[in-house]
Amino acid sequence: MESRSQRRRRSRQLVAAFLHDPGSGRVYRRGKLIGKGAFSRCYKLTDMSTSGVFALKVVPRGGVGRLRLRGKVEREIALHSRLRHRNIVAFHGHFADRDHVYMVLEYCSRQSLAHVLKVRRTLTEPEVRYYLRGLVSGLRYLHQQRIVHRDLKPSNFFLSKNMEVKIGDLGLAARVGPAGHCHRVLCGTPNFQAPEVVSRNGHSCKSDIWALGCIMYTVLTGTPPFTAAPLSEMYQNIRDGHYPEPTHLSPNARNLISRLLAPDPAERPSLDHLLQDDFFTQASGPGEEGTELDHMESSNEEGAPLCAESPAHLLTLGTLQTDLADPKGSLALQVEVATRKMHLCLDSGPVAAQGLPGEQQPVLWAPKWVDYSLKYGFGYQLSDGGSGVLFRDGSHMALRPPGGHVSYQPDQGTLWTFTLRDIPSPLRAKLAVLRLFACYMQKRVREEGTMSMPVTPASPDFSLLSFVADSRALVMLFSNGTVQVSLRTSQTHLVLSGEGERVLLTLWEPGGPSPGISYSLDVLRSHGCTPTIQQLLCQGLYLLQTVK
Ligand SMILES: Nc1ncnc2c1ncn2[C@@H]1O[C@H](COP(=O)(O)OP(=O)(O)OP(=O)(O)O)[C@@H](O)[C@H]1O
Repeated sequence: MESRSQRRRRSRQLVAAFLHDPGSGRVYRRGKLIGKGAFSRCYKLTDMSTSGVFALKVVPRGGVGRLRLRGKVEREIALHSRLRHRNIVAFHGHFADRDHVYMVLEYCSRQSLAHVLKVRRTLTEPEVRYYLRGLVSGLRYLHQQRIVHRDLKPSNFFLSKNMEVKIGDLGLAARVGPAGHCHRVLCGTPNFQAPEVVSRNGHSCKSDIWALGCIMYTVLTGTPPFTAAPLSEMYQNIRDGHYPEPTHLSPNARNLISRLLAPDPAERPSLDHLLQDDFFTQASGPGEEGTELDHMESSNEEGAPLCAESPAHLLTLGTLQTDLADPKGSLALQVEVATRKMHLCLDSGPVAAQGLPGEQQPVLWAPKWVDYSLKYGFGYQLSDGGSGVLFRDGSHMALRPPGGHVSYQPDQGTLWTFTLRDIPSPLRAKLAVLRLFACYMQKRVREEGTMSMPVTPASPDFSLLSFVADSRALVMLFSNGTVQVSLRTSQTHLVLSGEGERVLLTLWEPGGPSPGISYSLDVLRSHGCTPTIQQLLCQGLYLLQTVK
């Protein structure tokens, strides 16, 4: 018979590098450890036959309290494995060996909303609308299955690579009984427990809605509505629905929070009515209908991708840096200006019900790029026929049409121009890289028949100031204030040009007109943004936040 210490040792054993699911016959390769929970560890996982990537949640079978834990895991598997919804982390399978129980889950490469909050502290109202729409959609499905989650919190809201929010961790989820309640246990994160839970009257679907109110308050203000110590005082505040009024939020946000945090569960809005609240109808995010990005991954736009997977990667003019450490003040300013511009569009109106009235306009942008940022730099081809490279050492070199002058900027304050013939010899290696990139990109443009409207050529001092990218998307910040968000894996680009009220948003998407369609801020205000536009803006904001 195995002793307790032997069992404990065994339960702490490393998870094997290769795992075999006897039920499905699949063999998986275990990847890096993503994180640890109170009872579990989570790894990246690759299916050896399909190369599909998953998250593997591993729960030890041994150890103290193993019977209770086994019951909990069994319940989690029984509930989670039957669920299928785009806003719920997908459950792909489960198996066990002598030491562990394994759950194969959808891999959410952007981690969770808690990770976003750690960097940002608070989110803006348009972003919150975006996330809440996905959460409401997932939660509505869960409640339709008569399941209450009971542990809704930012760390259980996972983010896929294209920023879709997915409810996960159903370890505390339970089925509701015929009366709409489940067992009268006190569980979940204390700050987010509803009055009826604190009073031991049991969880119902409305208790999850209370938690949504706590989450909305937390992500908008940076602190939960109920935090007081001692716990008894906090529980009293919860029962009374007594929390500090977030006066700096918009009246619509405050009003929705107070509806969600109604002490009487019957007074809280149902999920069906929630999205009709003024907070959502005044200006809203892409929500459940934002499917476009999911279906665009097959048409590869990338020239020669060498950029590493997440975390985000940064090159910026005039600073010798290739990572996120110590971004300089000018970068912070560029990021702030770009962020403001993106928010101006994102918060411009309700979600567009139909196509927007746009027009084709000449826009200076980068239809092609070559990402060799880990080796040489980042090259781009402009719609005026020019091209440039932002080098790893923070310098920038551009070839200007039609005469082929070369502009060189060792930093942001200095500009040298040369003809091709009299380029100084120390710069010849950089020129060779630039010409190589330019040739490659022009060939691709010709092959693909990419069209651009004739546009006024860029000025000699025009440059790419910064480029921020991860495995999914990239943001380019140009010296004339233009911001471009492009997806790596499809021909989808969004460009914001112009300033203030004259901001022009231009969108290129697969199947759309090849010169792109431009929309003024007035059009966005009167018709709203399409889900694709909103999703690209959120993706761009997400990347920019990583360099703040
Ligand atoms: N499907 C997933 N995709 C990507 N990362 C995940 C996924 N599921 C969990 N993680 C990450 O793995 C880590 C551990 O998650 P896990 O669910 O095991 O515990 P937890 O939720 O953090 O803690 P606890 O179980 O105590 O509530 C977390 O950092 C989480 O963000």
